[in-house]
Formats: sequence, C-alpha cells, structure tokens
Amino acid sequence: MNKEHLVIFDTTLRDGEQSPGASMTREEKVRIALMLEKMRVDVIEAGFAIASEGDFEAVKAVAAAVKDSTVCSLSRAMEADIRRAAEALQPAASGRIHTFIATSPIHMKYKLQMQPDQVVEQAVKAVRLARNLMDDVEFSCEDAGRSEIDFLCRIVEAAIAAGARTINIPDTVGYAIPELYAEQIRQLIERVPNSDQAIFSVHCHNDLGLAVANSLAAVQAGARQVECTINGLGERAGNAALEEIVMAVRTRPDVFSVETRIEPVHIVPTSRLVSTVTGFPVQPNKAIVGKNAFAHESGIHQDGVLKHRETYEIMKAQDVGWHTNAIVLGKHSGRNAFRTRLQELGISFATEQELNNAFILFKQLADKKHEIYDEDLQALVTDTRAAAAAEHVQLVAMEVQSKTGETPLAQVVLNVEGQEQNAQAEGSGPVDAVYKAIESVISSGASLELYSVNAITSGTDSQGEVTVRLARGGRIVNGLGADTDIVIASAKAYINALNALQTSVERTHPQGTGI
Ligand SMILES: CC(=O)SCCNC(=O)CCNC(=O)[C@H](O)C(C)(C)COP(=O)(O)OP(=O)(O)OC[C@H]1O[C@@H](n2cnc3c(N)ncnc32)[C@H](O)[C@@H]1OP(=O)(O)O
Ligand SMILES: CC(C)C(=O)C(=O)O
Repeated sequence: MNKEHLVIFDTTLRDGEQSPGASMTREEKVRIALMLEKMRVDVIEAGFAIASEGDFEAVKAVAAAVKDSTVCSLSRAMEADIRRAAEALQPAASGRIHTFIATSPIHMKYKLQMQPDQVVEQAVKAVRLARNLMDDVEFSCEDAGRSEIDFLCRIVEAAIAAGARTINIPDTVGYAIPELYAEQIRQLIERVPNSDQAIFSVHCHNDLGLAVANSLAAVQAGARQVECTINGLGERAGNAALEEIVMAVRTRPDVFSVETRIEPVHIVPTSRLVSTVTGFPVQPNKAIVGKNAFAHESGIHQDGVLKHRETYEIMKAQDVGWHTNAIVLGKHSGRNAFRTRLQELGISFATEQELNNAFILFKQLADKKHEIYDEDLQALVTDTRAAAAAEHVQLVAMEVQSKTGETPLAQVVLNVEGQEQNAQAEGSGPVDAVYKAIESVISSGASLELYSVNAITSGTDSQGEVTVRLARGGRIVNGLGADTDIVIASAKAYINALNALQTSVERTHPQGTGI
C-alpha cells in the first residue's frame, strides 16, 4: 500500500516550554533543535518570538542552526506578533509563521471579547499578512475542541482562502474524545470547499490522558500533521508525546495508511536531553522512553522473552535508541532469568542442586530488596559456595539491642559442630557486641586485623558487604558476608572467617584441635 506522509511538527521548544518550570535558554533550545533535526522532525516550533527578547533570539538561533527541518514561530493573530515572528525566522532555510486565534464561544466571549465575525476578520487579516512575509503559513483555531462545527467550517475556509497552507484544529484544553474528535476532523475535510488546498493538523493536550489517542483517531480521519512534544511535555498535563505517535504509526502499519520520516533511533537520546535540560524526569513506566518500557521483571515474561523476544515485546528497544532491553531480577523472577544472568556473568554451578540453593537465597534477598544487581548476585554465589563448604560454625539466630545512651547487647545462637549454643555479650557497638558473643562460645584466639563494610549497590535497601580478616599463629584468613542488615552481614563475615581458619588448620594439621 502506498503510504501518505504524516508531518511531524514538534513543539517541545514552544508548547513544551510552556510547562511551568521548563523554560530553556537559547543554547539549550539550539541543542534540542539539532537533535530533533537529526531525528528528521519535519517542523520544529522554536518559540513565540514576541514573548520576550530571549525567545526572539532563541527562535532566530534555531532558525540559523537548523537546515533540514522547517523552523516555525507562533504568533497571535496580530500584526506585531506576525512581524516579530517573520523577523526571527529570517535566517531559516525553511521558515513557517504559525498564527492563531480562539474560535470557541467561551474564548471569543470572555477572553477575546470579540464577536465571531470580528474573529474571522482578524484571522483573515493575520493569515494575509503572514503570507506576504512568508510562503509557509499555518493557522490554528484555538480551542477548536470546544468550537461549533459550522463556525469552524467558516473560519477554516476563510483562512485557506487567505493563504494558510496548514490548518490546525487544536484540542487546547484536552476535552476531546477520540471518536468525536475524529468526526470533527472528518466533517471539516468534507464540508470545507477548499480543504484540499491545506494540510489538516491536530494539536492535542493531555488533560484527560487522551492526547495520543485523539491525535491518532484524527490521523485515521484524514489529518496529515500531528503536533507533539518529546516526553509529552507541554502546558498543564502536556501534549501528545512524539515518541508514542511515531511508534504507534510505525508499529501498526496494518492500521495506519501513513508513515513519518522520523529516525526513531534518536528518540531515547533526545528524550534524555529534554529531560536533563528541563529537569523534568521521565516516569519509569512512560511508553517508549521510560526506564521500564523495555524491562521485564516477572519470571513468566522473562522466560518468554528469553525464548522468543516478541512474546512480550511489540517494539525493539534498540530501534528507539536503547542499548538493549532489560531482564531485571527481582522477587517475581524465575529460574530461567536467574540462570541466564549468572551465565552472562560467567558463573555456572556444578549441579542443579547448587543452582537451586542459590535460587532460594536469591528469592530471600529479593523479598528484602527491590532490585537485584549483578554485584548482589556475585555476593550471593559466594554465600552459596561458602555454605556448601564444610561449616563448623553456623549462625542460627541473633538479636541486637542498640539504643541511644545504652551499651549495645547482642544475643547469638550458634550451631557449633552440630550443637546449638547460646551466648550474649555487651560491646562498644552492635558489631563489637556480636563478635564478643560469638567469641564467648568459640574462643578462637584470633585477632581481628581488618573489618570493612561496603554498600554493594546504591540506595538504602542496598546490601552491605562486610570483609573481616582474622589472624592466628601466622595464619591469616578473610571472611565475607552480605546482607541488607549490616550487623547480620558482619556476623556472617566473622563466622565465615572462623570457618576458613578451621579449614586451614585442618589442611595443615589433619588432626587439628578445632577452632
Ligand atoms: C493555547 C496556547 O498555547 S496559546 C500560546 C500561549 N503562550 C503564551 O501565552 C506564551 C507567550 N505569551 C506572552 O509572552 C504574552 O502573553 C504576550 C507577549 C503574547 C502578550 O502579553 P500581553 O500583551 O501582556 O497580554 P496578556 O498576555 O496579558 O493578554 C493576552 C492578550 O492577547 C489577546 N489574545 C489572546 N490570544 C490572541 C490571539 N490569538 N490573537 C489576538 N489576540 C489574542 C487577549 O485577548 C489579551 O488581549 P487584551 O490584553 O486586549 O485583553
Ligand atoms: C496555539 C495552539 C496551537 C495551541 O498551542 C493550543 O491550542 O493548545
């Protein structure tokens, strides 16, 4: 099927900048514009030239920098705005003046305080002036979503006759519903006698979360330009997200008879740039560009993706600029994902039982921690292997009381050579108390040469990894322990070192006297 071209009009630098707190400097706008150009956006709305000296300079700088995309400036239906826009666009290889006036009864009556006839007259004058200054002129009926269809037909016909090449029908306040909005576009195209002389465009706001759905419904009804923003940035709840429009059209060629010229591989880098410049983070579950958009945490999905990616992915992460999709290990993960990740880390187990033991520890850890990182897995494997080695001493249970102004008290239950033993001790800190309690049972006679604790990953739910070095009679051993509770990690590390000390005694003196 021969596809029609869908014009992608990006207004991140104009409507996106209207998000409270998202204002951008001239240099930042140029950086983003160059990324949009690289992505092959057709039209970049760079600002509202009359808004301020800074915005005028920004539009001018973008117009000078961009060569491949059309650069556009917004202007009210007023002579001063239009002339300022034309002046800012002077350096553009291809420039567009975008002029607008509100057409809904509520806007005309209360905001503009004009009669409908006056609005039509002002729109026509504005479009004519803009056409005298520039070939490419777009006219928008602000608040078209709440405008009467007969009035819209009248003003659109007049604007096209005055020279507008693009007619934009914005749902300014995000009031539209897909079927009704599509019907509005369809009727305009059918009823306006000169509609074939213009491209119909849509510009949807997301107040009801319907901006993308409305835009796509309008495309199905004949709109051939979509105005959108990176990350859905924009006034109030934002605009239709460019990445969602582009990828919907691309992913469902069976549904859409249009195509864009966007190179989607630049989507994620551009999204990151916009987020960094504006300081607006992208929510993790945001379609296409959110951190979780191509991440799988649940075992059944991970198993499916590992067997055949398309079982749970309708797009390819790399196509939109991600390095790869992600299998995130957590409490919902299964053995297939666990084993695969360990294999990627170069870790394999001699027996299925060893893998199962590690998987049990993994699930226990995942119950305490949101996400399990590679470093966690490495520590976990060390723990599994330490457990598999001969263990003379095992930690059964422990409890530590640590209160401001009071001496910490530790109670431990150890299994020593198969026999449970209880002990308690005070210490200068909780770890000191635990170590003294352990020593009151074991009496190893070893000296503590090193104690260090590291957070394995970032975040307060990170595991602490403790390293302990013990020395006795010229023998030095290290013990490692990891846990989300660093006092437990410390106990594990100490016991691990005591066991290593005993193992080294056995190696040198097979009839050795024990710990
Ligand atoms: C839906 C949209 O996103 S529209 C774009 C919104 N973006 C912006 O407003 C950002 C840039 N705006 C600005 O910097 C300022 O509002 C300016 C420079 C445009 C105008 O500033 P001011 O002259 O101080 O006017 P102010 O903003 O207070 O009021 C807007 C005036 O424009 C009139 N107006 C609003 N839209 C239009 C229009 N499309 N065409 C003609 N006049 C309009 C209003 O009726 C009001 O007129 P009044 O002062 O005679 O009552
Ligand atoms: C000026 C127009 C295009 C607009 O931003 C809107 O109506 O939301």
